[in-house]
Amino acid sequence: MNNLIATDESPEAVRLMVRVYAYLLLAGFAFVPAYLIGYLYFFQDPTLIFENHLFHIVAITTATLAGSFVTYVTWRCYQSSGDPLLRWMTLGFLGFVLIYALHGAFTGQAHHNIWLFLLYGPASRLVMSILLLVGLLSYHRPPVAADQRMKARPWLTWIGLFLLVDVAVAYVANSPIASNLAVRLSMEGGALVLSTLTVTILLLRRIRSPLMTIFIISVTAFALSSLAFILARPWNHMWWLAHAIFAGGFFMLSYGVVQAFLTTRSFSKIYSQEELMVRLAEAMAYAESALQELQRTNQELGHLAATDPLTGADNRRRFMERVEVEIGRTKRGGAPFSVLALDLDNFKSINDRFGHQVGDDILKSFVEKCLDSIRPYDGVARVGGEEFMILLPQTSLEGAHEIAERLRSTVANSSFHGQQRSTVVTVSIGVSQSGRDGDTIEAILRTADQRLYHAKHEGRNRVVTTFKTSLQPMP
Ligand SMILES: Nc1nc2c(ncn2[C@@H]2O[C@H](COP(=O)(O)OP(=O)(O)OP(=O)(O)O)[C@@H](O)[C@H]2O)c(=O)[nH]1
Repeated sequence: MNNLIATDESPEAVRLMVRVYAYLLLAGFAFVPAYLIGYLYFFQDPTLIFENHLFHIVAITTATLAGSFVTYVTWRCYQSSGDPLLRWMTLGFLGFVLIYALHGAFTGQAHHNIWLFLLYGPASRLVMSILLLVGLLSYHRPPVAADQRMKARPWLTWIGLFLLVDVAVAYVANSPIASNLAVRLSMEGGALVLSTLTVTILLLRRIRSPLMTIFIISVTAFALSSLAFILARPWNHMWWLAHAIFAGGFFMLSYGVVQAFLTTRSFSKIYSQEELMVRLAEAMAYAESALQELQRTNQELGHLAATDPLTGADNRRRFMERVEVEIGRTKRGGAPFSVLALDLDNFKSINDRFGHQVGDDILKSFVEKCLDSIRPYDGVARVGGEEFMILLPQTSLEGAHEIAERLRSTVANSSFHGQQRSTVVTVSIGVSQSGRDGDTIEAILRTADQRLYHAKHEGRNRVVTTFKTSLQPMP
């Protein structure tokens, strides 16, 4: 099981270096747009432009459609998990789509009313950066209650607010302050500052889950796209690059949303691989201990199912199974085995004289004496009220007779104590041997029973083997 979970045997220094390298890779990846911005800023003529309205409209329409779809998927995730971050992300995407769409719609106004064309871009990015920041601040808060998630009113209110922003932007674009650089810069700069703040908080809070790593990289892209927009002029390469950087961040974040949708539907409850490995190791350790417990319980149940509850001796079923095993062994050329059939004498009168409880105690003591007289791999079974059987593997009839005689004598010479009174107990025993007395379980047990009956008939307290009796005086 340990092979599945790699226990870390690498030195701490190596682990540290690998971690640092992983962080450098992520940072290097997150800052790819920065290299491109730097390249264009230092090596490209900023007056070079690519003004293609159709291309712009197609690009913004694609972004709007993709954004609408991502908004819907994010909303579904939120409805399912109630993760507060997803609520704010849904609103962020929704606000972005409802405002940014007009940036595409007014492409044709680029030469008539440049601000109506331009201002929807920074406004959409500002709104989205505000909502993502608020979302981050709600990270790891408890899920929103199911009935709250379903309410349509808050969503409609937000849609109304976004449409108000659309109207406000149109108003500003048509007002004299529209051409003031501060208007555009305050929105784009605001988006840059808020996105940078979001990334800083994420890093300071050391949030490391896989989806939040995607979140960090995406918001870094949003911040860098705002920077590129600030450095750009409409239609120049920096301006197009700014669009592309934003689109890259957006698509990456939507990839995170898709991953959430396909797994836990939550951004917060996606674990890093390290966390997953720890959780998996814990779950496997738990499963292993549960399995051991189950095996123990099964063994106990198996033992109980094969045991007589009063005396602890095997029961008849278990005894038969063991005799079958011995028959198999003798058939494969093993030494013969013998069987003793035992019955306590006049047990009814013991019960009558001393009571049933004393009778029970005597039965238990009798089994203990049997166990003391036989080898560990021999077996004692209770097959009736005061009837027992003993299996003696690899034992001839003569050897079995000796053991039976020893046991009979031990029992007859012992005092059985019950309720402070002692009594003498005797036992009659019939002996049979596999091969000599038959090859089947029925034949061998029947012969032992017949000899036991014979022992009773002959006067009890005796061992009968091959119908020769070893007579003992009655006590
Ligand atoms: N105390 C007690 N007595 C039991 C138990 N099972 C059976 N007995 C009793 O064992 C007695 C068996 O009586 P019988 O079959 O007449 O045989 P016996 O009195 O031993 O006489 P012989 O076998 O002919 O020597 C009955 O009185 C049963 O009630 C038990 O679990 N506990």
